[in-house]
Amino acid sequence: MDSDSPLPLSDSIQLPLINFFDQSLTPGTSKWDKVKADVRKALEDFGCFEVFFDKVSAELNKSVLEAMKELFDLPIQTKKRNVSSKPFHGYLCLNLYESLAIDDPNVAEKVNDFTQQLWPDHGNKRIREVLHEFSEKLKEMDVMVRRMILESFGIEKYIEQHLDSTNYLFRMIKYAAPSPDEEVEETKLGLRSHTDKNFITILHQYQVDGLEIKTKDEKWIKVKPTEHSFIILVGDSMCPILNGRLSSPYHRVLIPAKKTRYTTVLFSVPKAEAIIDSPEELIDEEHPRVFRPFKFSDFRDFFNTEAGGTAESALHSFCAL
Ligand SMILES: O=C(O)CCC(=O)C(=O)O
Ligand SMILES: [Fe+2]
Repeated sequence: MDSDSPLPLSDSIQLPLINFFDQSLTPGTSKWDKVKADVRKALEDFGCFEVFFDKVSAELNKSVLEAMKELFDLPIQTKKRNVSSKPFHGYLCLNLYESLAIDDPNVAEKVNDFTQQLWPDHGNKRIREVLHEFSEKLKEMDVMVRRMILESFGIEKYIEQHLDSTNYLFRMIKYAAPSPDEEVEETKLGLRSHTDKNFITILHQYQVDGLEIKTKDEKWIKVKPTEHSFIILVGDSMCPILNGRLSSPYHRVLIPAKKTRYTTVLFSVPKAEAIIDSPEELIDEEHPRVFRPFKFSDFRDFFNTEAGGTAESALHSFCAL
């Protein structure tokens, strides 16, 4: 795991901001190709970017925040009923960090299972519908981004197979305010520096900033998305698919004093049995193979070990050639 030792903090660098006005964004159009080129450039430079996506309305964002507050206000014993058969896919709580998770939130019955775990008598229809609608919209964004990535590297013929190899995980996170009653103005580490292990991450923070991204030249930049934008990040599993042409950015969360921070995250995650490999189109003399092929569950098992959890890069320790 990368350290959280002090690095220069740059206020002058900003993440690229890309408009995904969905009505006019259809594959094959010139608009699509322009946005695709911007996405590729942003991902090559930073491994992430900020995006405006007009399909998620301000009202839907507000309903999700209200749903989250209601969920986190439940008694801890209730929240602990949010369990999953997959490792680290249920309720988590560590210091200031607390999170609830839904497997495959794009499937209505799965969201139903989640709300039934918490409210066995009535299943909370309102919250179930809000979370399902939100996840479906984020899934559309994820599919657009991955289609653009594969097209821009000339491997679009694998898109259906690639999308079929994916599950989704939706996580709602609460970072409790550091020193809520004290006078001290101290930020606290909410989430240590890490790279995500999945394909693509779509993150939304509600009003309180805190996300920081490490640039290639080792500077932390504070991300300040608007109320209506999302942050898209490349995860480790995308890197071998592109034979190392993109890298997953290190990121962390610092929570400002006296402020409770809420975020939502949609992860597109390879299915356990998915084989992560570089297609032959991206391997040649100039671009020799960077990673050996692997089964995603083997990588997942590795990063859940002590060695994987403490490695500078679990991906490189696991499969770099
Ligand atoms: O809450 C955030 O802003 C970041 C969350 C994150 O990086 C993660 O869950 O992997
Ligand atoms: Fe992350």
